[in-house]
Amino acid sequence: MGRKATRKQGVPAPLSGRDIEKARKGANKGGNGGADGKKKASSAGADSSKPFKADKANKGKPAKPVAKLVKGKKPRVKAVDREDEDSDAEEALEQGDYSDSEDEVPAPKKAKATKGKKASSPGVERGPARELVFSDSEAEVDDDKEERMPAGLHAFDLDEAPSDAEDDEAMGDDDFGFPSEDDDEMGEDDEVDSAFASDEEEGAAGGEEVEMGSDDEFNGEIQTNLEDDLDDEGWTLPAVDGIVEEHEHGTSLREVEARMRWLVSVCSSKEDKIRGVAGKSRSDHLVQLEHDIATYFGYNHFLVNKLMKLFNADEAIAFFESNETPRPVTIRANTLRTRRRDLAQALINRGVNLEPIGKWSKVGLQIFESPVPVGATPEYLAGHYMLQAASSFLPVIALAPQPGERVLDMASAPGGKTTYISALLQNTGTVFANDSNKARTKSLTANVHRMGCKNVVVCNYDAREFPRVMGGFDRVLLDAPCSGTGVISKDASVKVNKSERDFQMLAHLQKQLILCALDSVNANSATGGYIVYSTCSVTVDEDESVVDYALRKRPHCKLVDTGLEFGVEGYTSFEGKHFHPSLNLTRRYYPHKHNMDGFYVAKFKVGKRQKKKAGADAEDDDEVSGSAAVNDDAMDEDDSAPATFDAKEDEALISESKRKHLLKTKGIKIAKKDEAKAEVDDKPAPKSDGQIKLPKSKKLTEKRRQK
Ligand SMILES: C[S@@+](CC[C@H](N)C(=O)[O-])C[C@H]1O[C@@H](n2cnc3c(N)ncnc32)[C@H](O)[C@@H]1O
Repeated sequence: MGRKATRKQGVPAPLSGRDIEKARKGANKGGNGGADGKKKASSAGADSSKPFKADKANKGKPAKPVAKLVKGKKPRVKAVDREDEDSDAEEALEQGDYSDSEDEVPAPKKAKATKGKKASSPGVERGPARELVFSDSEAEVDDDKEERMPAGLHAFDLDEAPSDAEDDEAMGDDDFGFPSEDDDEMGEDDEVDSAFASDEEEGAAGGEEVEMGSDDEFNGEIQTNLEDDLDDEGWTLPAVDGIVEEHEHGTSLREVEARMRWLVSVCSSKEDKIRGVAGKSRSDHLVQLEHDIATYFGYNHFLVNKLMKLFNADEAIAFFESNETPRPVTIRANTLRTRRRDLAQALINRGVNLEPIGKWSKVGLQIFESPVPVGATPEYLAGHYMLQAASSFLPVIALAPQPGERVLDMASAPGGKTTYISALLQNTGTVFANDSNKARTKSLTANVHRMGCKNVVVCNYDAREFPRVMGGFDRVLLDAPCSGTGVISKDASVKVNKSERDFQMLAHLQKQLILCALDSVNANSATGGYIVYSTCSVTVDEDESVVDYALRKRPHCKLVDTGLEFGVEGYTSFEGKHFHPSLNLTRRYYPHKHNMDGFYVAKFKVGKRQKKKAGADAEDDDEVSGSAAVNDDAMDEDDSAPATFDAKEDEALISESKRKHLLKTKGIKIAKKDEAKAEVDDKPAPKSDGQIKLPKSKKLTEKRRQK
């Protein structure tokens, strides 16, 4: 216990030209990687199926930032000293601070300011986890060879039944195809190698671009030539002057970078009259800055423009830089199988260098170095932990499921959050883990099994079918499909493959889904009545706008405190749009501030719905055609009545499912239980403790309606 971390990243540093090319290749290689919902492991990240390669030369020192490039000058770089920050956690580990209770979420400390000149990452709030080089992954299962999964819902104590083609069609695999933050697959060896390349290799390959100061420079105060870089002479604004293709006409990335940094200093100046190119306004300089960021970091201009609106100039550059650095590798101890202390000890015995993730989580561990593949240790295979991004803990902590509750995880594959919910429920109650992408439910199912979750039912519906499929949940998690602008360090393809249309379509889908989520909650739940909405995107369109829309459409629902004590407050107004003031209860997370993936979390309490006045709302709901109407319709049924569960109907479904499974896997034909089916169709089954509505069985629904 108490081993010192040897590979800690410094604050994200600018890329070398070589890295930029690499990132570009990654982005291009990614192509529409996000589009099928099966994106590859990060170009920047590492592969948890491989051992860490520790950087021996750097042992005990803060990681070296990549040198900053200035015309014809040897780069001298300043590093933020994070040693002090680390000491707390190291001490905690040494003292065996592995308590398992989950309730404390203290505010993070601010990063210690470095003496001397300004660091490139402004206002770095202390993230819950310290940095290291590795990528996280939850889906350890190969999704390529699709095993048929039953459409709709099936419980794990059953043999899994294959679905027939008809089911597939009916349910649809409507995966909007945007990357998820937990969606990584293993592999990508070359990228792993590059992520762990030793300093010597970097230096050799990078030439003068990565020319570093001597090691001594990193032991003490490191000087920067920032001021030298930022003199105003000789700069032009080619993008503003209409020379947009300058890069192709001989301007090197190095020059672009130098100008970009100069522009940051010009644009972030608080003075009324900015310095800079004579006769040009601040917005001219901003235009050039956007161009240079797009060129230097390899983004499309549309996305840079969108993201720049979130930040001032120097914070923007910190954000874009942090997207070039992988986030820390973190794991979550599975309290259904072990305790964090025991897990930590077992991994330490295997030579893994780790620490508690931070005081805000009692189940998270951060891994700094490992001689064994973290995604293939006996402990991993035995389900003692989940490889899970730190940000991915947050929505579940906010959801705060209570033992015995019925919880819906609307978009759940590959199951990082589902299995956490299951653990917090202590294997009591039920988690309905839904995902519209059948292929992805395979890795979800595998994770559920591996983690020993016995209270999970996997479903394969378009989540917009809820609450028709089933309603009356105590809590609902909507970890929505999104553009992935918070996880660019894992999926560089986002830099170039998102258009305005994508953002519009996503926001539309998210608005539909959030209304379905709200409508699926039992407002009378004795213990709950909450939904959590989260995305791994930082755009306001996908976050505050969606939440604000939901508040307008469902006035009986209100935002409540997430219970997460760190994170930036959500916007209450943005770009001239005003949101409900309670949007400040929502939380934003940024890679450059919290050293975790960009993320957004909002928590709603669902109140009792007022009976709708005839004609009211209908017009508004057209904005998200389809779903809202569907839900209003569903809500016309008495939503205040607790949902019920039709056991008889289940029985028929279960035996049909078993019959199909035997036929497919063992070739054993069993006659259909027509009688059982007929019974379900003809006789209203007695209510028990839940309710299932099957979209296909209109007859059945009719009967229930009449009843
Ligand atoms: C952000 S990921 C979910 C990650 C998951 N919550 C976890 O923690 O592992 C979004 C998921 O939404 C699914 N999805 C996309 N559109 C959907 C829809 N209409 N209904 C249900 N799921 C959908 C995708 O297949 C994807 O698995």
